[in-house]
Amino acid sequence: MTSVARKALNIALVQMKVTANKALNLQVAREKVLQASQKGADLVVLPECFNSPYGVQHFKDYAEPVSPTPGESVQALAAMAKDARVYLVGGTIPEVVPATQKVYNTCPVFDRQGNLLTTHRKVHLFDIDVPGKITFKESAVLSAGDHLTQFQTEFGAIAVGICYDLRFPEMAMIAARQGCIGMVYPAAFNTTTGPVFFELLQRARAVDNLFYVATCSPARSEDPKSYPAWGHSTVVSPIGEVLATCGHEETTVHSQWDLGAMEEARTSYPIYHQRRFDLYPDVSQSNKN
Ligand SMILES: NC(=O)CCC(=O)C(=O)O
Repeated sequence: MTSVARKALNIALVQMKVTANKALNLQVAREKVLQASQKGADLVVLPECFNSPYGVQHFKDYAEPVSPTPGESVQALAAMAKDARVYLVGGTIPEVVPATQKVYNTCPVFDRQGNLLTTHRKVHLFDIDVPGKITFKESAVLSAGDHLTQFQTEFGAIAVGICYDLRFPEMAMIAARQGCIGMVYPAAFNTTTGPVFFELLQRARAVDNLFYVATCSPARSEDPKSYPAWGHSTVVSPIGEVLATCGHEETTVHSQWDLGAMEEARTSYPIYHQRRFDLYPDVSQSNKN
């Protein structure tokens, strides 16, 4: 009996240490993307703010354009994707739009030839206040993106969100209903919210939609003044299993998205066809007042 090879996408999450030195961050990212490709990765993901420290006080200082003239990070990412021949979800960079001077937290995505396929600007800005623990207000400096994002590969379409976007199930559900095989989130949860929510949210987005979810965080810095990244870059299967993860150290997580397993899950649990949109056609209209 001949066995048919199942179609699987090899994914690598580069949980790298991020410093205040942009050139060094770009060089480290390049080395790790090339290493991931040598280990067979088709898709490589970098962390949120991989080229600069994560913090409201840093965004403007490190911001650079994506278009019309790409800045040094976008150029470096394009070269990495091309030289490694991988799809590259280029983490995020602070992006300034020259015409408006607005700043965004932006994820550029490249194909295997180094072409910029699309960009996702963080849609839900990270504004939280957990008394005595963490206060963060991205909206003090950043503008929010105004579109949902996906890109095409030979394995299927993949959608992109950024960190806090993970908390909003509608984004992932729309991606799944539009046929995406998974969602990828460059992310930087922290030591307050990470242990409580990070894995839970990923598993929830995966089982809600019976598709793959992957996140990529920076490694935790030893500098006590810097943002305390939770790390734990993770890949979750369509039935919510953690397929691969790590701690807060610098490492690259490798895993596979097995498309046959996704189809099996969707046949076993046919929730797609069981939804009652006649009962909940537009949840935004459901407020009591
Ligand atoms: N960088 C972020 O958006 C952090 C999100 C986060 O930590 C959360 O709890 O949500």
